[in-house]
Amino acid sequence: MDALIKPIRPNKPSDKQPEGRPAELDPAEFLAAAVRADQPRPARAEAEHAVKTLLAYIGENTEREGLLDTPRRVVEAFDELYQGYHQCPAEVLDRTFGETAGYDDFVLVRDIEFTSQCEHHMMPFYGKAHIAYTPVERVVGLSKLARLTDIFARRLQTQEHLTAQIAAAIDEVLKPRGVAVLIEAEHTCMSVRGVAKHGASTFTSRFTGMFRDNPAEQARFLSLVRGLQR
Ligand SMILES: Nc1nc2c(ncn2[C@@H]2O[C@H](COP(=O)(O)OP(=O)(O)OP(=O)(O)O)[C@@H](O)[C@H]2O)c(=O)[nH]1
Ligand SMILES: [Zn+2]
Repeated sequence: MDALIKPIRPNKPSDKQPEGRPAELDPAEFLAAAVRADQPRPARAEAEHAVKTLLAYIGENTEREGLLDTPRRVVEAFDELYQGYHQCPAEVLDRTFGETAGYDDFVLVRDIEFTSQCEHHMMPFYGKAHIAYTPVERVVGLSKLARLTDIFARRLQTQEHLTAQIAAAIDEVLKPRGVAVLIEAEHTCMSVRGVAKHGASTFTSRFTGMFRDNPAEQARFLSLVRGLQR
């Protein structure tokens, strides 16, 4: 698959939506690792220097003992928080199982916790993803839906884009009869700064195939997510 080896931009603004339908995501945008191992990037020392500049910007003494290792720690934290750029969503969904005894209903994994970083402020947003898909013959390991969520969450995101990318990757790789993704999250850029509204939740959803075409399936998904919750 060509898309797996091409370097790609992590996110690009979607095209205008024709007639209210969601613009299709480019598979190259969500199936591959976003950064290739051989892609030129600034050296670690440059990244650490940038952190030192920010410390000086807020008025800190960058030479005081407590801050000496901070640039290194921050860059290491970035490596962890943004590891999704180096991971390949298509690979995670690659392993499927065919012995399903003719199972033909949807499979729902609910309450997948995640933390992502908002692309506007680089501050965390966190919450739960609920993912359902209706398999055709083969099913994917349940943990892989959580792994897929983490790959996209560990990149700079908007919640809408995260939701759409998860659905699009499952659609493209597993080719199921439909996918439903619902994400609920709290954005710290809205709670600890700016408008400062603690506890506000944002919900986003994406339905494809039978979930998009059949309101009864959407309703059943939503009632399983909501009805049996907590
Ligand atoms: N649609 C969407 N907006 C987001 C997301 N994360 C953060 N935002 C919003 O991005 C917007 C950026 O707005 P700007 O006016 O450019 O930036 P700002 O001056 O920092 O905005 P305030 O947060 O209102 O102070 C804010 O309204 C955020 O709440 C997200 O996942 N999806
Ligand atoms: Zn933000």
